Amino acid sequence: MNIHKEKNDRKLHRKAVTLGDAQQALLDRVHQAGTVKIALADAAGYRLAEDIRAREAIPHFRRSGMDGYAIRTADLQQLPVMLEVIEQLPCGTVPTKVITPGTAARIMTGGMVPDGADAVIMLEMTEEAEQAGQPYVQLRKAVPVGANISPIGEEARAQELLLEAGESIGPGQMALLSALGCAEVLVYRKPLVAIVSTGSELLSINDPLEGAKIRNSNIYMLAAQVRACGAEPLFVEHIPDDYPNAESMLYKLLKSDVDMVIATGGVSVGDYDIIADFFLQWEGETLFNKIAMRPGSPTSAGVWNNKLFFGLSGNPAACFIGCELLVRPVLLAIQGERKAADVQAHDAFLAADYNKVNAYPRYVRGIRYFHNGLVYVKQEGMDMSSAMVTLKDANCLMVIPPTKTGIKAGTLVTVIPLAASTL
Ligand SMILES: Nc1nc2c(c(=O)[nH]1)N[C@H]1C(S)=C(S)[C@@H](COP(=O)(O)OP(=O)(O)OC[C@H]3O[C@@H](n4cnc5c(N)ncnc54)[C@H](O)[C@@H]3O)O[C@H]1N2
Ligand code: MOO
Ligand SMILES: [Mg+2]
Repeated sequence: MNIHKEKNDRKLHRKAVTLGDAQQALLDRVHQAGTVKIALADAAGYRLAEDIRAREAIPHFRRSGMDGYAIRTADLQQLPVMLEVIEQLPCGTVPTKVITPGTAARIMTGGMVPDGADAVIMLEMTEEAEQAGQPYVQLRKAVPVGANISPIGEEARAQELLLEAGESIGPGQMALLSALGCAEVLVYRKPLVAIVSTGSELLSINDPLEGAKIRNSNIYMLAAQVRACGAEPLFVEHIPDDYPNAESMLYKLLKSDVDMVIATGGVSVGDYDIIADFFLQWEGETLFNKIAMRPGSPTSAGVWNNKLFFGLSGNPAACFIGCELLVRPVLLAIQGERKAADVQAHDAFLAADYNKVNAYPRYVRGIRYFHNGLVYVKQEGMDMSSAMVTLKDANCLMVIPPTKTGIKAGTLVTVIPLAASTL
């Protein structure tokens, strides 16, 4: 048989795997990124590589929640009452006196409540007074035991597990880590992801349009997606559709010091689809070269020397969706995320009939929104795999199962929020 024909037949006859199987095949091959100790000030956006326990209780002293007076509630049985003010307690001051019957201490929000006191009464409920040159406070209302006092350990007990490895460090984690005195934290290194475009029709973004050429947009889109997953994109030299040259460029990339290589374009059955050709004859292990999904069915991936190599479609929307559904779970897992790939998926009501007939599950760019306390999802304009203009407004992918009749408005469908979505 003619070698060219044999290669073409193999390119045409691909066995489709389910999206779930494709994701699992990738996750089975994930190696977590190395870890590095960094200053807490630089840690936002990284993922923790260590569990964090409270070194001390939070708060570690009985803390006043109000500006006012630390008192004994037993003194408030007969009202009004005058109490002698025996100490002033600004924040950061350790009391030197115990509150005994008939006495109180002036205290500020965040101050340490003195022993003997069992409540703080807010300033607005008190009147300053003086007797024989001594400061007094007059109280007219009772407060319950414990009022305006945060007990020791109210937020966290000493040794309590507060953050787990794999957790992303956001503003709340930053507050907690600094309160715990973690000046340095052990985090997963941000995976470095080489992003390479293929195709002789592509111009750089600085070039004027000419003839049948278009500007290279996928690599910039992918870089933003990769960043939204906490990884570091690396732009590398574009690969034109010239096989021998492309092959050596791809091996050079795979051998380079990156954690993963993502190529876009050239994965289908066209004469110049060089990434599909590469998967047919490379020294790596191909995990899949077709997925039962639309768009992005020719999405391919494999492993070369423990390094994952993705061949995402060239069609912009198929490339985008391939990255969301296949690259993203891997990038999260590399950074220690322990939860399942689709942990964020949830149900939403389809806002309008979906009439397209589908043989494969379809991942439709959508907008999810709240209305009367319910979550709805609607299609975001043009949905062709070649159309990129509607990607900017999508905040999720809505999953349309295979259907011969379409799906009616009001049906619950699964939606997958996009990595960069803020809703
Ligand atoms: N006979 C068949 N034709 C096609 C099939 C098929 O099964 N049989 N599959 C279709 C599907 S589905 C898809 S998706 C595309 C996949 O195309 P490729 O991954 O091979 O990508 P290219 O051929 O290189 O390009 C397709 C399209 O995308 C544009 N492109 C490519 N790279 C970029 C980039 N970096 N930035 C912007 N646009 C890019 C390219 O110019 C083409 O217009 O194949 C279908 N065909
Ligand atoms: O599956 Mo392709 O990615 O529809 O256009
Ligand atoms: Mg092609």
